[in-house]
Amino acid sequence: MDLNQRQRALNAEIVSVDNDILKLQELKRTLNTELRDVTRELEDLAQRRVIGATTADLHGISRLPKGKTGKGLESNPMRRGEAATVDYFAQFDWSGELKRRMKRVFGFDQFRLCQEGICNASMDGRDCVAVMPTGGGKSLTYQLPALLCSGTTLVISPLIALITDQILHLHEAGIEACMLTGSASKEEQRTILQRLVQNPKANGRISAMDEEGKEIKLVYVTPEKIAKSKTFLSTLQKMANNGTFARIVIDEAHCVSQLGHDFRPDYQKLSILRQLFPHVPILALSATCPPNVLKDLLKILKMDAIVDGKSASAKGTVYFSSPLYRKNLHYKVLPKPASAPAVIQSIVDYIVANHKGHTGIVYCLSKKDAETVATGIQQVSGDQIRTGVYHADIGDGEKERLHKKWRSGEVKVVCATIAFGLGIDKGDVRFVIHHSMSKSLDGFYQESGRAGRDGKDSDCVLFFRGQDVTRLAALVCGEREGKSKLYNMLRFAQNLHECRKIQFAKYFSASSSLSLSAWSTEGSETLSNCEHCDNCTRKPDTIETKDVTLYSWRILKIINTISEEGGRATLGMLADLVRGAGGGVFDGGTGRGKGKGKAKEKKSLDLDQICGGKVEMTKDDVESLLITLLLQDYLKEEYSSTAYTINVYLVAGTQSLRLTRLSEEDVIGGNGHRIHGSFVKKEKGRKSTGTAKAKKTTNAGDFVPPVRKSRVSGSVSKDNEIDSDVSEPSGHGNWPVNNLSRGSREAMQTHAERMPRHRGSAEMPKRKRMDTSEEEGEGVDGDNDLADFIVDDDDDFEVPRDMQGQRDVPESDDDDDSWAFSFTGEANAAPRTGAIRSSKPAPKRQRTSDVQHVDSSDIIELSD
Ligand SMILES: Nc1ncnc2c1ncn2[C@@H]1O[C@H](COP(=O)(O)OP(=O)(O)OP(=O)(O)O)[C@@H](O)[C@H]1O
Repeated sequence: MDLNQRQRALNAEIVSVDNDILKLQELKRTLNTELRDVTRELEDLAQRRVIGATTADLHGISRLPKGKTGKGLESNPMRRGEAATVDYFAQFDWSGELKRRMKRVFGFDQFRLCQEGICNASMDGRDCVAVMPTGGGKSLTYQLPALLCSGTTLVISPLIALITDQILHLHEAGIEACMLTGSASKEEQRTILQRLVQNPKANGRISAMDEEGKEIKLVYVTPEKIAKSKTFLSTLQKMANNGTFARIVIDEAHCVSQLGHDFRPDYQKLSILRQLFPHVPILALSATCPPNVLKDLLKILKMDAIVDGKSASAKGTVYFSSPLYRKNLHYKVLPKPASAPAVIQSIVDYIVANHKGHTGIVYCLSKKDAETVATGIQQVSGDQIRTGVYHADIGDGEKERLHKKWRSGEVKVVCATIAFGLGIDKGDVRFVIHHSMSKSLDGFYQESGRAGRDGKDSDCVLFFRGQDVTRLAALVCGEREGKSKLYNMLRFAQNLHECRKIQFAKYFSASSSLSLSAWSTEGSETLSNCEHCDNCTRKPDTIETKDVTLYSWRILKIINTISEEGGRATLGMLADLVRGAGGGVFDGGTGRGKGKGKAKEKKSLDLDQICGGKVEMTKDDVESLLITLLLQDYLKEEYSSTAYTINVYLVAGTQSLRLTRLSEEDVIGGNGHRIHGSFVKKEKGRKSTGTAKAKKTTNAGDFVPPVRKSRVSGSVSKDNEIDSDVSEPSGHGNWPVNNLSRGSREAMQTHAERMPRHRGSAEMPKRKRMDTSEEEGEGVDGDNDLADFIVDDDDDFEVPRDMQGQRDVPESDDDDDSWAFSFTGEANAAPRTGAIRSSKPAPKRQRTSDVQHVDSSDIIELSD
């Protein structure tokens, strides 16, 4: 090397060292922040122990000033005169009647949780906010006072499905209730409005009428009615003027706040209610209402600061909350197989083994998933498990029919997006399965909480695979706090040790400042393990915790090499590349040329040279390790968006330098920072529920999920959208029935015929869409003939076999379905000196430039 070359090399090295110094400084800052957080947490803990903070303190509920009297004191003989505040759990004049009416109309002997307090505060004309768990019995808290008080209670509810359900129950109980929604005819609506203003003027707190009277006790609307109907507002005005507007109830009140996980813009317009009807009490109900949401909610609805329901001062919004822990729910995370058919098989195996004949819900991420899973479960179970499908695009008539069949038990399992279930009152749901993680732990808690509303033992099962994070990361990347919420969900799914109840408790106490006691069993203040979730009941020897520093170090070295070569890797690709699968081929940078015609170089990694060898773990375990590294900031996501897709890749994260700055000898010698990971031990020869292999043949009756090629084609399938919106009132009124008795291919074709057709990108609607790993490459097992069974979303066209990439079966160290897309059919160029070999892609495969990846599963397109 001449002197000039040496000078250039030294300069380059110094620049690289400078870069490393910058990164190390950043790392130091992160470590300092972490240290500060840990120290603060330790101090907080110590302080809490000293002070013995009460639930109320942690809730931020103000202690009440002495010497003031609440309205209820007049009617509370026990407290009249000397008490400063009202205990709404005490006895009131109306207490006897409240209980009698509860028994007579609803058939309940006892109040649950804080129901009685809420009823009392409502009867007392107070503004209230009540947070009770899903299925806790919030409806009774306004329906019972509505019966006892004169006038009409207005209930604002997010979904027509929920309203329909409530009206059905109320009519069954003989209560005069109606709804003013798009599903009622103009004539019906006019009659209802007339009846509302003709209600006899109220003349006392307790209605003179008996429950057979014709006064409308409850009228249900969606928030859109308040926002859009002047006629309705003027009717409410008349009711308020003649004293028959008894109360405003806002169900699912967290929807008011942008910080709530179900934010609904129309809910914000409810702020007008307090302006127009300052004297009508408001009752806001929710199952999840963290302090930031609560603060927002009070502000938007123009309600006063909260006061505790056990000692409420005369002024303020009376606040009630109940323990969130439901001991009849048994949580479990099961490993999700790599291929779509195997996931279906696992779900069927699980249901048949644990819930034969039971009612359940399977939550899916996209509309397409919901349909595929519904069809799959019914077919794989040989019609033993009758399924229905629910998502935002299902027509009202179909929804109505599904509702009836679901209630009657004809349909046992509803496969649905999150559009299903908000407020659906079916007590005997014995299991809720999540086919994919939710976007947040709040959402997961809410959705899984739809099991066991009757209080009986029920299962909440999450099928989890690290790769799912790719779809979800793309989905939440534009959302406020989306990533941190997703990571919390991921931490929960990945955790193989800690009791699920404790995890929920910690999460909600941190994210919501809820007292940990909100998770204690009723009647007990101690936060103990539930003793019935998967982590509590798991045999210790089924988990292996080991030092994975060397493999982590290798992964980071490999990802750095890929980045340096201008390449990118998704989680799925990386899991293959680090194991040496598919010849280690990836798309490198272009280097030469610009514009559309530029060709990406195919490069392959020499793992021995880069990091001394491959990561010798199963694909499942590597994915799990990648998630561990992601959660600890050794890796981070990098997003790349086009007009229709958001691709999520993994790159080195801030913490990565902690490892990569070490030499291989240090890592092997156990020096420096260490990383540990826990993995589920695979039992040899045991066909577990989570790893069952699906049938792959295509004989009539066997289930073959559609293998989509839409990304290659650029076509968009409407039903592949994620149901991110659970609102759409007019579209959610009712329920569908999935036609499930057909053979799989027939079903696919029929399904395909229903799909909107979009040919080519010119016709692509401006909507985002999501592809799924299961439906793409990994949805097919090794011996399946890919070309034979490709069913496009819209059956528009076939992609010639040579456009689909060859399938490389890696030298497998496990029996999973891991494989890689690569284009190594062309002879690679002779290896360069160094770790990277490159080759030009074959001309005939150039159209596959859309399919850039080793793993074709990670392209995500979202719904608008
Ligand atoms: N005091 C009670 N005793 C027995 N059962 C009750 C009582 N109160 C309510 N329930 C029953 O509990 C179930 C759930 O009630 P409800 O629908 O009001 O729950 P919720 O809190 O509104 O749930 P979600 O948040 O899912 O809408 C219903 O089947 C209801 O009949």
